[in-house]
Amino acid sequence: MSKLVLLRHGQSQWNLENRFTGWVDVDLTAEGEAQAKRGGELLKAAGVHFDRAYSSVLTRANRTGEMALAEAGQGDLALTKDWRLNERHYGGLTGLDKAETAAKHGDEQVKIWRRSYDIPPPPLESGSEWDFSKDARYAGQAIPDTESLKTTLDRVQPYWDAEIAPKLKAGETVLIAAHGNSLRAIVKLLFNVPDDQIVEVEIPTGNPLLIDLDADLKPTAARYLDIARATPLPSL
Ligand SMILES: O=C(O)[C@@H](CO)OP(=O)(O)O
Repeated sequence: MSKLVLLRHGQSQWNLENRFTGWVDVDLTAEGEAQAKRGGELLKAAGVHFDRAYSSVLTRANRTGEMALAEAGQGDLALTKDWRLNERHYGGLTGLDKAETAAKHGDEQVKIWRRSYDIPPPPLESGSEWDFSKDARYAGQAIPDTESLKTTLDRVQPYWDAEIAPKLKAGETVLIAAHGNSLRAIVKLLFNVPDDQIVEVEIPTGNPLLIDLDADLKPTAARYLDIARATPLPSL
């Protein structure tokens, strides 16, 4: 038996501005910071003690993890960071206003780009202001120029299998402070959610999802710690 907490970062500046974010390193809003702290308070109240904590290489997830751990009295636990826990890369939509994009391309097309399982947005053009290939965080890595949820899962899963799953199998309690779509990919993997049903999983910002796992890492129980902000979970 082991415990896993999935924590989506608190509200970011571009969540607030309704812009496609992906890999752009925007910070938390004041509301996002408050959500991260509240997440930590709830973890403390639930008596969760972490052995290990993971995050992406993006500030909004790192700060959420750090603030939640500090609030939970575990500020001494350092985050292990890896780009494979990053948000899904939003390709050519990166930086655009979601409502303006829907007005231009239609709601249906934008829904396909946002929530279809395996249809990625158009790729990011090379030389775009959002080109991440020169970013030192991705040096030496073959990084994508767009991602669907499926290809996001394709890069999350090797990291999960090699790094995170062995710790859980050893009985450790693990925090993953990450993003809407990298965490959705992990939920799909753990709960074996069919491709056409994962669209229904919408993880709230800053609300810790506590999952009990058996020896095969099959979920035996799952609940959001902030019940008032909970969203539907896949069946066990
Ligand atoms: O903009 C993004 O990167 C993501 C997460 O905030 O948005 P979406 O809800 O479309 O997955």
